Amino acid sequence: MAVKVGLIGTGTVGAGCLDILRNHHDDFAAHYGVDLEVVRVCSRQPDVARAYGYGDVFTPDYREVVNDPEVQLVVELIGGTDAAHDVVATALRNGKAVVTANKALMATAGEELFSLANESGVELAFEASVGGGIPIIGPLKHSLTANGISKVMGIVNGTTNYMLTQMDEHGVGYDEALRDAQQRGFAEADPSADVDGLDAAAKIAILSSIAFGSRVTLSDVHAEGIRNVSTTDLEAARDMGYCVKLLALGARTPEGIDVRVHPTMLPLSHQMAKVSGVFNAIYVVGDAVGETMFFGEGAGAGPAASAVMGDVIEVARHMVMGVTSFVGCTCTRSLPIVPMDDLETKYYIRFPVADRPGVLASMAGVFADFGVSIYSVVQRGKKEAGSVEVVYVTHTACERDIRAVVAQIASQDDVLRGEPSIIRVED
Ligand SMILES: NC(=O)c1ccc[n+]([C@@H]2O[C@H](COP(=O)([O-])OP(=O)(O)OC[C@H]3O[C@@H](n4cnc5c(N)ncnc54)[C@H](O)[C@@H]3O)[C@@H](O)[C@H]2O)c1
Ligand SMILES: N[C@@H](CCO)C(=O)O
Ligand code: NA
Repeated sequence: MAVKVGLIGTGTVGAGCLDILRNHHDDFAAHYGVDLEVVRVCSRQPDVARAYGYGDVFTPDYREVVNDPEVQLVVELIGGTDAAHDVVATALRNGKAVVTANKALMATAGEELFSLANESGVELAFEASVGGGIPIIGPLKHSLTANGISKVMGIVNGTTNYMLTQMDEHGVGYDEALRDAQQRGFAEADPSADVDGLDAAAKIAILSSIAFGSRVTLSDVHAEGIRNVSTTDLEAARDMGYCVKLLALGARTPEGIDVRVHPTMLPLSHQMAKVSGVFNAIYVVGDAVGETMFFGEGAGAGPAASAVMGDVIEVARHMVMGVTSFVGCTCTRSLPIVPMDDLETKYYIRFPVADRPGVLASMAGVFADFGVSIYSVVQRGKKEAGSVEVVYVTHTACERDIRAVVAQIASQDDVLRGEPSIIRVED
């Protein structure tokens, strides 16, 4: 049976979907009884639609797709939260099922969009929004539902994982690693969503909402990126048996949901430490299943389109069967977000400081004043005349106290020679 699809966006992911359709359309019909018929294509590039043979059904105006009575299923692949919000909300209001890859939209307007889907009795699917081609939304909503999930931990941004891997393995600095990532097409010309941790924050908001059954939005996530991570940090970490990853973490604690994105030191023996380059991985701990890990390519035309088209086939199959059986919103709890200040963990702190007598002693005094116990302190190589890097690792301490220590040291006359780097340690 034919299911009529309107595709909005023919960039990297949209074109990837058209490739998959060209290669596998007949398999979908044979195996799942789903004859996907693309009846409208919209983007700002008519040439792409023409190249795939959809010139006749092309429109540059998405309203002509979401308001077309013939379209049953809208695939939103334009990104962002402005036009994309109008696309998804209008399509749902008009009784059309929606498949999207848009993490920014789902992490900010998920609740509203699920309500619209429920009101219209249609499905809203978004597997590609986290981990690209890696199945993770599906497993959390289906195969792992028998569990109480205590922790979700992801390397969910390929650009920054590639950069950190280059910095770690080849000793290149942040700027060179970024240029390399941009030249290879991983990082955008404006890389801030990746390097400042916002892309990962949207993804962990989505995963935490599903894992813990309580709505987490982008603004709930404390996000720090990798701009301040230096090769000195990576070398120091390695010497201690750790690597540094931009981790997105969500954990269920007695106080609520602890959700954050920041550079994190992980023991080299941890499974996630082996995830390098542009690869992504998501590690999930459930009370029945124990530890599980999902690994693969988080970005790119093929991986992202794989997840989008998997959703399209599933939703279309339900339409053919005449059912609405997708697991919709599961946020039935209303758990508080644990304030970042209350976090208790171990910390690595690197201070670029003046190389003169008394500096170390005065810094040690500040740690003592705030009750922070030091596990180790190492002075690493002379970077430039008159300045050294001093690296502390603490025992478990409270974020609030660590911030106070750093602020107090920064306020001392003529001590700091650059921005301190704080990396939380996950054992
Ligand atoms: N690229 C990836 O690897 C990847 C992976 C996972 C998820 N995603 C998500 O998929 C979505 C699409 O990403 P992409 O990389 O394909 O983007 P892209 O920039 O390559 O393509 C965007 C497409 O949308 C069209 N478009 C933009 N605004 C429009 C408007 N107002 N009206 C009509 N068309 C419009 C553009 O013409 C283009 O065809 C985003 O939400 C992104 O976060 C991307
Ligand atoms: N910019 C993302 C890909 C899209 O989710 C990344 O580097 O992983
Ligand atoms: Na996915």
